[in-house]
Amino acid sequence: MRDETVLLIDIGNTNLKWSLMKNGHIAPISSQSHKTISPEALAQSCWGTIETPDRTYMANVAGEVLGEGLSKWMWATWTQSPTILLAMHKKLGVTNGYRDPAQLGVDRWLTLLAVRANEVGPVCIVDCGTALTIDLMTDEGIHHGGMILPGLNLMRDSLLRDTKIPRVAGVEIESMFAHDTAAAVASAALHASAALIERAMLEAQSNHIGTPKLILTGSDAGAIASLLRMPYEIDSGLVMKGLALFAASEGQAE
Ligand SMILES: Nc1ncnc2c1ncn2[C@@H]1O[C@H](COP(=O)(O)OP(=O)(O)OP(=O)(O)O)[C@@H](O)[C@H]1O
Ligand SMILES: CC(C)(CO)[C@@H](O)C(=O)NCCC(=O)O
Ligand SMILES: [K+]
Repeated sequence: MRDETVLLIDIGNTNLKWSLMKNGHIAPISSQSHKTISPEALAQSCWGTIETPDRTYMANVAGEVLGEGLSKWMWATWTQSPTILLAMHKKLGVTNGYRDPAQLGVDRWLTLLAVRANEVGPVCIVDCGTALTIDLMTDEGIHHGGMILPGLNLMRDSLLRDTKIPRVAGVEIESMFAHDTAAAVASAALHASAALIERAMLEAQSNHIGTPKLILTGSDAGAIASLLRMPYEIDSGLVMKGLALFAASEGQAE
């Protein structure tokens, strides 16, 4: 096998996550907010000191301005352009359930590819990031469709925007029914997320998909999962795993 370095980039709505893959092994994931920094400064801060990668794969749901800014920096610095990934109709045993396959967020698509590589049965994949997405996939690798809900912070932010409720950081909830404002807001966001996941699992059964294996990813996965009244697994970095799989599949084709 060639000793090549592949740069994998997962740009979510809040954070840019990246890792270097060498000989099929992914290094620990680095994460940095892209909210208050120019694309050029962000690229310099993330990759200013790394060796020039052989290939770069970028999955970006945060918009073209950021993606193009990062690509421009790569061209100026490495005379190289990244491969920009989009969701496809079919790949690596997964069939996209969207009428327009490219409309499905590429991060969601990559979680489907990552899970399909390890699971043969039906799965329910929940990505708990800026948004919370729930996607169902049958035992044949057919994406049954999905749902998009605001993530925990967005639920709270929308409430605080249009009410006089004050912002409180680092809230712990003790019970579903809370005894102060901050806990009441936090409890509702957590339980709304958990309840929707449980409902998705019930719906899968009534749609004759079977009992899917429930897999959570994203930085709020632990907080939401702790409220679930059913078995689950947490697999952090599913999007990055999907990126690695995709990059490896292209490497073999060369
Ligand atoms: N630096 C940060 N500033 C504010 N919120 C953050 C930050 N990092 C993570 N979060 C919160 O953590 C959750 C998302 O983290 P995660 O790293 O899974 O995804 P993300 O890149 O923020 O979003 P996406 O879902 O678009 O990938 C959200 O609730 C988000 O608001
Ligand atoms: C839903 C999010 C924001 C989750 O990160 C992202 O996957 C996205 O922007 N998707 C495009 C819309 C869709 O997936 O239907
Ligand atoms: K994500």
